[in-house]
Amino acid sequence: MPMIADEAEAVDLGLDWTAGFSTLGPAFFTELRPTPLPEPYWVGRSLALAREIGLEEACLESDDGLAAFTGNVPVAGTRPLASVYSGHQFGVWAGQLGDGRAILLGQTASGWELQLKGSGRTPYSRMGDGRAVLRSSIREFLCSEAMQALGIPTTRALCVTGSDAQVVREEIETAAVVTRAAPSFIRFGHFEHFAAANRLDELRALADFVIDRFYPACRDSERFGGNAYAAFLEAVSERTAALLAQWQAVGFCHGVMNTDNMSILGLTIDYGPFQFLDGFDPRHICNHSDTGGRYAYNQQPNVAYWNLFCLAQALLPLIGDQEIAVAALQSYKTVFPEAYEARMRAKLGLPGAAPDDRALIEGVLKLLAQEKVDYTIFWRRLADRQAGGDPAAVRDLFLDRAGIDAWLQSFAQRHEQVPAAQAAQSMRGANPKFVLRNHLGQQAIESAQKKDFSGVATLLALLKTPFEDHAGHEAYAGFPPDWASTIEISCSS
Ligand SMILES: Nc1ncnc2c1ncn2[C@@H]1O[C@H](COP(=O)(O)OP(=O)(O)OP(=O)(O)O)[C@@H](O)[C@H]1O
Ligand SMILES: [Mg+2]
Repeated sequence: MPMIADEAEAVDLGLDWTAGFSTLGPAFFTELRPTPLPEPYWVGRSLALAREIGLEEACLESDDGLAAFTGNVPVAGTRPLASVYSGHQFGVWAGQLGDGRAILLGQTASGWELQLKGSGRTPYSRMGDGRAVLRSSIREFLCSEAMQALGIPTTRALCVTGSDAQVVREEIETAAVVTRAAPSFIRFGHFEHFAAANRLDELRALADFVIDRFYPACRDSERFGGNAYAAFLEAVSERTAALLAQWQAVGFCHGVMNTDNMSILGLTIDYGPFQFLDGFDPRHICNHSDTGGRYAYNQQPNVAYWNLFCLAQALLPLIGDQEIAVAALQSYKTVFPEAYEARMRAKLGLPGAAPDDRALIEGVLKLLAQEKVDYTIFWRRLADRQAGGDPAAVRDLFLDRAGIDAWLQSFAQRHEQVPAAQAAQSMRGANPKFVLRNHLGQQAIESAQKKDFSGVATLLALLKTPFEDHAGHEAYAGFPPDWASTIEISCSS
């Protein structure tokens, strides 16, 4: 186990800490210290998040901050811990898991939990080394902050620090630590853990903790005869449905939607083998370890529902009635399509709903899928066209000119009632120009591996304002190069 550092060397980050997850008691976690890494250096920093957390920007420049966010010195006022959870992985019960390489520093008084991912072994590491590699840490850092800028609920990332310490994966790589932030890192798997062991006191304590802090309205809800746990399950289902609608609309593939990677707050969590679609292929599988395609892009909404069903089973002893538990899941089936359609209408620049909108959406997706047209580029060109840009730019993306012309005509008809300037503006705010494509991340990673971190900073700046034009950075908004399709993203991280 990690050495116990002397409290006297603790670094004060200037944050007020408060007891949060730790109030649940030792059944839920193990207290421990991160394991230091030799000679750390800064790789990436999100000043935007530092400001939100109330952290002095100087902490992201100082040696003390560097040591603290690598896990090399204790942070004054914190009692770090790793939590225990279980989960279903690839549809199969995996038994006990837990934070095998993420250590929770604590919770700030302003409500942010800070966690160091890759900061050493814990009692839940199983065969793992407790480390994360630079490659996957840069991807997680950039995508967390990109998703937030896209308006998609997510865990956040404050910084990445690296070290030349070697980590063995398929190849020898180097270690890094991502400091993540979220109101809570509790997953469906935390509930499954206590339910599977029939530890109902802990299960209830966990549910009460989450309801009181994050879903207080469930206490007063009259839904399900005033059953607060059923109301909670319904609220989680609806947040998850809203999240999935956003993933599908932006073309985000998560890659490992195991129940231990499902946030109880409806946040995107665990950026492993994720990918933003390049060409639109509904059956796209981004995770090379997912040979069966369980987590293919078009499967995600169903998998989320399957995962919610696991959560419902875990909460059943608290809900007390199977029929009520099943009823509490039902709104997923209406909220998801409604939320998805609303997102797609926003991409189409349509302020209100009309009966033919579904056909308009399905029509364009069919055309995009037919020729695997680049998803992000299509939508941005459509927005630019609406703003008076080159009308040929959209057409040129398709070989089936007659097909796209017919669709553009029905699109134009639908827009007859919508003021053009308003539509153009809202479309440019709903269709990002910049997303974290695999090849962009890969280029930043390869530079960072040579100790040039400017690529990480440039990408972060673009991804933080993804709807702006950023003249001079067109290359980051272009088609992926041929080699992009050869990048293999797997669970190895
Ligand atoms: N290198 C590692 N060392 C120790 N445990 C690991 C390692 N990689 C993964 N794990 C553990 O294996 C389980 C599944 O891993 P998964 O890839 O879903 O999560 P993760 O990427 O480590 O973290 P998170 O879900 O917190 O983002 C988790 O319990 C995780 O902590
Ligand atoms: Mg995980």
